[in-house]
Amino acid sequence: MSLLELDDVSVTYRIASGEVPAVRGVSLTLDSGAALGVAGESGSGKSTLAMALLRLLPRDARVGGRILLDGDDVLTMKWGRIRAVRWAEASIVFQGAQHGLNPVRRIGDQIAEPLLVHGLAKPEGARRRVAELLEQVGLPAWRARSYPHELSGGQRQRVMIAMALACSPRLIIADEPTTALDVMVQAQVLTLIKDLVAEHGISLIMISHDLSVLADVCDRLAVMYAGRVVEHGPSGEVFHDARHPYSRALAAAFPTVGDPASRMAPKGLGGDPPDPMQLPGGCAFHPRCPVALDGCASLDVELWPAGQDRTAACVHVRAEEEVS
Ligand SMILES: Nc1ncnc2c1ncn2[C@@H]1O[C@H](COP(=O)(O)OP(=O)(O)OP(=O)(O)O)[C@@H](O)[C@H]1O
Repeated sequence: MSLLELDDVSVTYRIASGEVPAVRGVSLTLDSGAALGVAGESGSGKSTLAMALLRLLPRDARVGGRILLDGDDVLTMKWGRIRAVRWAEASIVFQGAQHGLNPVRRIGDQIAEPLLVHGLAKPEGARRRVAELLEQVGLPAWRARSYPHELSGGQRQRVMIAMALACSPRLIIADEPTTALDVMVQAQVLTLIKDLVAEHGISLIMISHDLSVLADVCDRLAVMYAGRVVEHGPSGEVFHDARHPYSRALAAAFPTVGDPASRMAPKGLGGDPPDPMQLPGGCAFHPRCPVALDGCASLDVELWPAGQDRTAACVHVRAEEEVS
């Protein structure tokens, strides 16, 4: 059985001026020990999806579909069960560690907190576990006494990873874990994540706008556009031989892991992502698509088989697969 199964998940934010359909009908599965990358530009719904997995969305968000963690639907779990799941079964490493760390509490106390809250250790045991976790993420044990501002961005992100590992969860969700870091540090943190999940057999969902980063770390990739998955498949194939024109543009925009040049001037992605409140008719990508046909403005193609274990939502893919 899959560790995680998303079945037709949708998230709509209710705001004063109307409804924002941030995630639209996403279905994905994650096997135990596997790593899934979720790619897409800013606003494509990646973070909303990640937050939905642990019911961390604000109250104005309405979530539909099913999110099965070990067969148990997160969306209908009682609050007590959800709190037990967070940290202990699944934890999130957020974008830019400043969001996740309390500036006025020592690092060690913050890493120990989930252990104490979940009753997994007494204070003395928690101190030992904190030292062990700091070592696992490449920081000296004495850093437990430091405050977040005494650490560099890369060190703070290592602390966030230590916190995420504290209760030995089976799933870690890493939302743009290296985006705020410079290129060298980014590579170190990515290697750390890769090694830790492999060593501990943890399943990983990693979110990034940078397809090259995800292809480096993950077994499979899902590419999101305007709240939908538009391509899904083995990461090497999606990165090097994308079938959806949007995935091709995203791969061309970030050709090499952490390439600073591509970061400053992403190639191949003209125009802006659509406003979710005013999505274009038909395929939402058609106004930016270099190979759009007249019909794409009215025809919204579902994900279509696009080779072994792959799907893509594009009229061209459907036509090619139908003749082959
Ligand atoms: N609390 C909220 N209320 C209303 N709309 C929201 C809220 N949070 C996100 N959105 C909207 O939902 C859409 C998806 O946002 P989301 O943050 O999930 O995208 P993302 O792909 O993670 O982007 P980024 O990489 O910039 O975080 C966007 O249009 C965003 O403006």
